[in-house]
Amino acid sequence: MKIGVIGGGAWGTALAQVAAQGAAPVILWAREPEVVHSINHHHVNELFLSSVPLSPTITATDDLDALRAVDAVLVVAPAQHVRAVLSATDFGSTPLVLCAKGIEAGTRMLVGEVAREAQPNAPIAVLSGPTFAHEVAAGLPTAVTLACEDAALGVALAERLAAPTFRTYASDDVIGAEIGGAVKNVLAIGCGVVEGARLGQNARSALIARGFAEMTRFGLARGARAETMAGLSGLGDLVLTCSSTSSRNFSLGVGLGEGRSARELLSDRRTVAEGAFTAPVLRDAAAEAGIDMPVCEAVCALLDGAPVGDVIGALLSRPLREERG
Ligand SMILES: NC(=O)C1=CN([C@@H]2O[C@H](COP(=O)(O)OP(=O)(O)OC[C@H]3O[C@@H](n4cnc5c(N)ncnc54)[C@H](O)[C@@H]3O)[C@@H](O)[C@H]2O)C=CC1
Ligand SMILES: O=C(CO)COP(=O)(O)O
Repeated sequence: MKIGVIGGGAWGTALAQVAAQGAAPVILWAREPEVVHSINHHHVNELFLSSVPLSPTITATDDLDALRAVDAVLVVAPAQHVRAVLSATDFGSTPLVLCAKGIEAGTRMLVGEVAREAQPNAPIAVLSGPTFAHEVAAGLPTAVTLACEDAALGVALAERLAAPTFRTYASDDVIGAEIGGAVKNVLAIGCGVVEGARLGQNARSALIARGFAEMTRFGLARGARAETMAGLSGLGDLVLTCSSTSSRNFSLGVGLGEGRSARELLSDRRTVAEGAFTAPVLRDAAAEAGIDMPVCEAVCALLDGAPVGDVIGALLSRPLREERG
């Protein structure tokens, strides 16, 4: 199975490296000419993942049509750009493995829904889990969920993308895998705020647990399974991203917690913090569906510039309730 990758950011590059194990040829589309040049001439992605030498069997291109000849395409553009890249060419019935974590602004669609609209004939799978790109590219042990409604295709993709240090767990819960990845980015911003404002480890754990309850409520309302929310692509990724400044979302939250503005923190950055885009979309989708998501609402308020003390005070002064659900 020849693999193509859309997106030459850190995660697209790391996944290309995984797919190139055993000297398999991989073709990667990158938007930036300097990324294409750097991969083809120096076997490294200087701009987004300079820490790891890449397999010489990875070829970069600026021509999306070059990916029409592969057997499966990993879609690793940021969530807000997936529609544009998938609308630029016709992938026919080539399976698309969606690796971005977010919800599209405006439409409130998950990436899978966007992909089905842009490429109606392509079977869809989702790859998600606790996966810092630099660790995966360095060959450190990692496990992911590979969700696909077509069980046979899911197993084939899971086997093709598995590597000695990259374990893939097949699932048929596409929506659950997507929701975990999208929601955890928002919660990671909140945990970063706790860190930046020095609110302590107890507060961070409370936020992870209550945030997980929100993620699960939202997921179940959209048809996800509880076991998926508690698995690699849900709780697993939530714990990772809420614990480390290797996370761009957590780091954004640290800056907010230190009193800097989202505008300042997000200006001029080349790398993506998906949670900043997903947070208001998630808040609105939850409100429309009558799903209580106070932590996500708090993150939105912080991104909008509300003082940390006020937002935390409002969260803590909510009426006491049972923990259940
Ligand atoms: N970096 C990581 O450790 C992981 C990232 N992801 C997800 O992968 C997705 C991509 O993130 P990264 O590879 O980390 O990106 P990155 O932050 O390393 O690089 C930014 C990416 O955005 C692309 N981009 C910027 N403007 C664009 C536009 N107008 N159209 C198309 N692409 C554009 C750039 O070409 C580049 O590929 C995100 O949804 C992220 O949540 C998932 C798992 C791990
Ligand atoms: O999704 C990720 C790890 O699983 C990467 O998290 P950040 O986008 O916050 O860096």
